[in-house]
Amino acid sequence: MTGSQTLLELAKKMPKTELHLHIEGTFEPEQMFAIAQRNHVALTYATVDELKRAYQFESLQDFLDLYYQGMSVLLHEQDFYDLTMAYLKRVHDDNVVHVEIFFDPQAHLERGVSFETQIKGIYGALKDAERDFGMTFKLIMSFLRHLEEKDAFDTLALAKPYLDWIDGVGLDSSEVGHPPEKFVNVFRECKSLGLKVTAHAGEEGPPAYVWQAIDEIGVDRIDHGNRALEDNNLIATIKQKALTLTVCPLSNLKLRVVDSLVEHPIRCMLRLGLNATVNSDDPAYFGGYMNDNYAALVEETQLTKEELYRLACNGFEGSWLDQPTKAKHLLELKTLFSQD
Ligand SMILES: Nc1ncnc2[nH]cnc12
Ligand SMILES: [Zn+2]
Repeated sequence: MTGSQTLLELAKKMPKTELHLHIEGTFEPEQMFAIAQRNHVALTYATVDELKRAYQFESLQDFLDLYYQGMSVLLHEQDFYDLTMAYLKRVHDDNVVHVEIFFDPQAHLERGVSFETQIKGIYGALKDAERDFGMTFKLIMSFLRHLEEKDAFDTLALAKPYLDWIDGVGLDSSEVGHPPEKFVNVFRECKSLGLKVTAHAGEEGPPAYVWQAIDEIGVDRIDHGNRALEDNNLIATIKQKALTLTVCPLSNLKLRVVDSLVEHPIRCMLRLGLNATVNSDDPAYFGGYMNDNYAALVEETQLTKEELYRLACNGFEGSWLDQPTKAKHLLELKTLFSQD
């Protein structure tokens, strides 16, 4: 067995987290066609292959156009349950033991699908996976940043009966032109309700957006954060605050945030002492789930065993799990890595 195969095996079998995952981005074409058929909804593409061929993106917006189109077949609680359960089964096989998943309520509300329908389906699957696989979870409601802050407030009002099921709020969709400062008031209210806060920042947007996420929104972590590396003061601040970055290697490649994985900044982030983690973002669209992301890093970036260990630890440390559960998983990782 070569060194790289050993590392690959270790990456596959180690217990891991997923902290940056859009449940609507796990919609595999085969499942999309099956649900479209049972709901009598027509898709723009005639076949699974035709749809898959369209998965060539020049930018985030290019992807988002297809992402919103794809999810339009989700109508009933069972659809949201099936989508979520398929993802949870898939990553259980990758030894993911804890997930923190986003859903985009506004993208379904605008199609007439109630908040209740969405969250009951998603939460039901999460609870079943907890019972059947022992998987732990957090649920994050994400606001669409291309809409107005008032829409986010309206969505928060709909979420209020379900706050026991929701652990945090996020900010996603088209980044450039929609800075975090646009949502300062709604995030302030979310915090006052005891919700955790995260935001996509620095995926395509400039370092100024990452500053705003930290200084004006007061995020608990940062989703992506790639472009933070352009600003040394920002790097120092992220480090000093020990903020976790939920980095998504295959997503960055597919959306042309990087030209190749060889030049992906994740190892640089670790060298700088930043708490980078590995995540899949929208795996059905970007060519890989958790183990595929780790495998791509092992194969293409000369990742070391120490770096692999650090990434896995960062996932648990940056999660919103309680301290004793974090400590339990960190000990498992320590034992596994010291044996191998
Ligand atoms: N990578 C991403 N960036 C911003 N919004 C998203 N929504 C789903 N995936 C996203
Ligand atoms: Zn994302």
